[in-house]
Formats: sequence, structure tokens, C-alpha cells
Amino acid sequence: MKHKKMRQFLADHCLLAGEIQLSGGGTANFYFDCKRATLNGEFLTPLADWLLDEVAPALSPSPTLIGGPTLGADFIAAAAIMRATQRNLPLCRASIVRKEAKKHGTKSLIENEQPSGQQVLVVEDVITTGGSIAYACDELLAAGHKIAGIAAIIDREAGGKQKLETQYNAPVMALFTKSDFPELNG
Ligand SMILES: O=P(O)(O)OC[C@H]1O[C@H](OP(=O)(O)OP(=O)(O)O)[C@H](O)[C@@H]1O
Ligand SMILES: O=C(O)c1cc(=O)[nH]c(=O)[nH]1
Repeated sequence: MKHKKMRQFLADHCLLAGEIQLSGGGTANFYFDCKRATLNGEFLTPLADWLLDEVAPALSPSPTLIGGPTLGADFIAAAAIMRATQRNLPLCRASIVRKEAKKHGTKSLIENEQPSGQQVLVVEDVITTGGSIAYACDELLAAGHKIAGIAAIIDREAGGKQKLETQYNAPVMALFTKSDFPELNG
């Protein structure tokens, strides 16, 4: 599935119209329910290949780890490291930042935490304010890692992308932006 088909998949299966509450506060009249895409192998496979073939190679220094905030990053990261392993590519590990540390067991905030000093490719499904990515970046930095780049399926063009680029001095790449969906104009 190439980009055109991924765009159509999102338009057909994920794009919701009508007033809806957003994670960062406020409301909007459209919403991308990207979990419907990242929990579907037909979309997830080309998404992982986009990360491995177009995003990771464009970053310097090269990423050594995939990371991101649960829940948005979970399936994307898992798919990317599985495809990397199948394809004999080096990006075969991921760390996921929980919304809060576990209260039992390992008490982890970062699952599968890696030795400090990793160059992290942070992944997420949607960027609106960028708050959820910023939270994960801050925790990864606090764990001693660097932010090599940030990638998301959708940039809602609400200012989050620019904010993240400035805050983390790292490239932010989105597979699609709100403008790629003329369906939103009626
Ligand atoms: O750029 P932001 O303003 O942070 O908004 C985008 C975030 O909102 C959604 O997550 P949500 O908070 O719904 O949590 P979930 O992914 O765990 O369902 C989405 O998956 C992004 O993580
Ligand atoms: O800002 C959000 O909360 C948000 C917007 C969107 O389009 N999709 C999503 O999952 N979250």
C-alpha cells in the first residue's frame, strides 16, 4: 500500500465528523481515529515501511531506538521493530513511555528502557498541540536519551509540529497533514 492508499484508508476508516473533545483541551469538528488504522495490518505494514525507508534514513544522527507515548506509539513502534527485524534492518528495539509509572511490579515509567544515550525516533499517531509527544520526549531526555526525530501519521496543522521542532531541535515528519484531506471541506 503506497501513500495514496494509506491516505484513502484514513479517509475511509478513521476520519470522523462532528463536534469532539480533544486531548489537549478544547473541541474540534473533525477527528482522526487513527487506532482504526494502527490496529489494521493493511495500514500498519506500509506505515512501518514508511518509517524504515523514508523517516529513519533522513535523520542524522541515525536513530538507534524507536520510542513514544502510549497508546499512540504502541502499535506503530511494535510494527516498525517487527518489520525492521524481518528486513534485517538495525532499528529493532522500542521503548514506550507510560502515562504514569506502574504502581506495582517493575514500577516502570518507560517500558523496555534501554541504556542511556540512544538516538530516539519518537513516533505517535496524531499531532495536535504536540503535548503528548512532548511529554514522551521529556521523559526520554530525562532517561539520558537524545531526540533524533519525531514522526506522526497526521499533523492536524494546529501548531504542534512547529512547537516540537523548536523545543527539541529535531525534525518532525508527518505522513499526512490536515490539508491532505479535502474531504474535511465538505
Ligand atoms: O498533540 P496532542 O494535543 O497531544 O494530541 C494528540 C494526542 O491525542 C490522542 O491521544 P489521547 O490523549 O486520546 O490518548 P490515547 O492515544 O492514549 O488514546 C492522540 O493519540 C495523540 O496522542
Ligand atoms: O487532539 C486530539 O486529541 C486528537 C485529534 C485527532 O484527530 N485524533 C486523535 O486521536 N486525537
